[in-house]
Amino acid sequence: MTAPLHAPLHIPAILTVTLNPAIDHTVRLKELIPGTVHRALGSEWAAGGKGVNVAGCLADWRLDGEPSVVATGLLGEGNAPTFEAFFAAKGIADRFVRIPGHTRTNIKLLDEATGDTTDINPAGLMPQSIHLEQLRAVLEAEASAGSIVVLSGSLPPGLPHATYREIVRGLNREGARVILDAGGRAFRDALAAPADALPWAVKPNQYELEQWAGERFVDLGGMVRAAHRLCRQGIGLVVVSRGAEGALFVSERHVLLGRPPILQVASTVGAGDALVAGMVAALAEKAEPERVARMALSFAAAKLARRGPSLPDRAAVLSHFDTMTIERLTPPV
Ligand SMILES: Nc1ncnc2c1ncn2[C@@H]1O[C@H](COP(=O)(O)OP(=O)(O)OP(=O)(O)O)[C@@H](O)[C@H]1O
Ligand SMILES: O=P(O)(O)OC[C@@]1(O)O[C@H](CO)[C@@H](O)[C@@H]1O
Repeated sequence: MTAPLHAPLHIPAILTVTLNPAIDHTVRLKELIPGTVHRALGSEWAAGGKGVNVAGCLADWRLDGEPSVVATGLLGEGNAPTFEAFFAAKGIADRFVRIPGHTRTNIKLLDEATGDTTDINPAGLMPQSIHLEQLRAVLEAEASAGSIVVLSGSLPPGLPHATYREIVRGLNREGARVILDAGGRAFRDALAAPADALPWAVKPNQYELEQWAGERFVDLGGMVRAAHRLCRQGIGLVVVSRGAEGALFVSERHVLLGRPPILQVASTVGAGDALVAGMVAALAEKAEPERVARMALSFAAAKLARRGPSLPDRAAVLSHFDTMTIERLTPPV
């Protein structure tokens, strides 16, 4: 099942929203041993935050002539040039609302022995309500019927937990399709919203879905049932990412279990964001569920081989396409 290299002509507008972006400071270590002194092998800074990473991957996937990915959210004006340079280099349309102060710097301790990362993410800048109003105006101007809008990451301090549901309600009114990738209270609150404020799709990782369900999944059945419960509640697509185990794709009618082969890992940071970008790329071309799963897993696999929010060229991403195992499971009754 080989994927074509060229996307169809009519690509819907794609927006990513990052309310709490970050500069990712990756510190490379030979091996992370808590409680000891480490001599860093090297250090890198990159524009980050979940929606910024999704936009970065989608911009790399995009062909000349296709509309730019629009990235918005709230950005500290003090260190905005780091992000501006990134957006300019990738041809991403920058619609971030600037707020006073510096965007947070998140520390990523990369253990080169295992490829695992330990994250230290500070709370971030506290926006004022005027900034959210400005963001709503941006979304109203940029999103329209058929747009795909990705809302990802934590909420900055001081914002009500209901912030995502209010944004989703506005976007639903415009006729956009919203994909939400957030954890904890923000995720729980967004999923407890009335039907007109529910996202169309969600991408929790296994831990985040367990937190929502209030149970540890002892087998796949528990995870499928929890995801299916969300579908019955009105979510169109639930994608549960499971690290090296791959991901589960659940809708009312389909349950697909995707597994990657054993992969070379340079960094796991942003693998979930690449997975979301792959979903978006496939959904933008109205792909059927199995192709959505393969594209999502292929983006994540391509991203794992590198650090920072970028993908290799299309051919390299698609070289993973047929290496993914997709198993069709029976949806619960
Ligand atoms: N070690 C690995 N080997 C193979 N594939 C992996 C590995 N880690 C992650 N992946 C791929 O990346 C996808 C997303 O990873 P993960 O489940 O860690 O997301 P996440 O918790 O949302 O991560 P993040 O928030 O750091 O982006 C997985 O569904 C899988 O396809
Ligand atoms: O603190 P949040 O918003 O939950 O996550 C932020 C973050 O860890 O997510 C991205 C990886 O997915 C990184 O670029 C960034 O530092």
